[in-house]
Amino acid sequence: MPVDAGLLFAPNDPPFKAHVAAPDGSNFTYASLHDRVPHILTDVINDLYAAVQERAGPEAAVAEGKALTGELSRLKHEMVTNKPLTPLEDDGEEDVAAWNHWLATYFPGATWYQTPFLAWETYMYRRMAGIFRRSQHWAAHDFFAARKEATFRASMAAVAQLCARVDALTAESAADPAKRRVAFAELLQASLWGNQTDLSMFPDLTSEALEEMQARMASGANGSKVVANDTDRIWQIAARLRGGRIDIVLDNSGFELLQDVLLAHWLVAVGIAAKVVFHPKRIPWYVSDVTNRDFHWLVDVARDPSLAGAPGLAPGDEATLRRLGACWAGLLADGVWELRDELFWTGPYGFRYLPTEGRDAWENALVKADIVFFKGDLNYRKLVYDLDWPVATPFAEALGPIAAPDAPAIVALRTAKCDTIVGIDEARARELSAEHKDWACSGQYGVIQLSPGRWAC
Ligand SMILES: O=P(O)(O)OC[C@H]1O[C@](O)(CO)[C@@H](O)[C@@H]1O
Repeated sequence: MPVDAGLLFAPNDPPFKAHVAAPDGSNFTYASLHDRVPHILTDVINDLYAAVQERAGPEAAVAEGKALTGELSRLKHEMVTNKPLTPLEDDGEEDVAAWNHWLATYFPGATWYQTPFLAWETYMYRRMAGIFRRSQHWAAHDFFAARKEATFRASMAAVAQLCARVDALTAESAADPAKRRVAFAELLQASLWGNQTDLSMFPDLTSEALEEMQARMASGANGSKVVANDTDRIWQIAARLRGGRIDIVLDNSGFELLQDVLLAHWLVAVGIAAKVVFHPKRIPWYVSDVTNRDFHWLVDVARDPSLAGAPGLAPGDEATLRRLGACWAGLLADGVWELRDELFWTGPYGFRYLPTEGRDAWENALVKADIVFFKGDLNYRKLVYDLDWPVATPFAEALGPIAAPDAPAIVALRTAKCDTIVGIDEARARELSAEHKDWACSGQYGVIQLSPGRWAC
């Protein structure tokens, strides 16, 4: 697909302002850099310290774990004392050169507080991963795994109920095609609101909060919080598919992943999709993002809930969960579901650079899809390059080259946790600001937005 050069721009020279920490401390970027993200790093250091204490030999592993806490502390020090971003050290991953090229070309010598939010935050997670990957004994350690699994374990009762609900919905939709549109809308909303369960923004998510969220979803109370909603247009595309291909660029593991898996389950069961490709992250990312391991863990736990060490479930719900888990394992084994964790997703570039910097993800995967779902806040920020767009900018316009007329349909399902947002009518945006000053950062509002690509007419 030829890329219209006019739609690309140098990463350090965007057409609208990028979010940089305000010197007077007044914006969310500053709060993230000053408080929220250092706090995340502190949690990782403490968790690693605890893991080192628990680790029974070899001694070299214990000593190395202690050294890693030192490296992580140095990273935190660089951040809080506003040092320049330094090149990544070689950790054997293929993306190190791309990261360092990007840093040297676009942000040479820039300090943390001078660098755009999207840039320093992704860089921080990549640096953290490198610290572990370069070690001998901790290279495969997912420093967020314990938090991800504990949150899911605590919500097993809600998980089983949700599975039973979608199982019933699937049976109805299979028996009566007229019910599919409503079911699709419900599943999109569930996948959207699942995005509230993000541990980088809400580190102390309780099972009560999850159950409350689920109740709000079930009662339809969240409908008015979807401030841009292209569900009908998306359905018009999905309804035309018979055995199509759907890709899902994943976000958070646990409860959100479950909603995405249930959406994929339904799409296959009713024959809309013959193939679903999931795109998780290759390294631990933004605390709760899905890795390959998290995906398989969820399927394994569905097949055998005792693996999660969860409290007892209602027998009927547990049976449904086991049956669905076995079905998902079969779909993976048969290649109907596939996982592709391309490195581009944890690289420095926004998604408008997919055709030029992320060919493996774009040419070898996404362009083959009929519809690509992008989940969550960070993916949205990367879709629109986290710029201060006029709020009414059409979604497709903000996407740039990946909204081309021969591109797949692109759908964003995102609860807004950060200022950047497009595709909102100006009058509506004013109303929202009056209703809730920080509406765009609160995680309480969502968007379901479409760029139709080759389905435009
Ligand atoms: O899991 P999500 O939806 O991508 O949210 C994570 C995002 O939200 C934030 O926590 C706040 O914007 C960012 O750190 C990150 O972009």
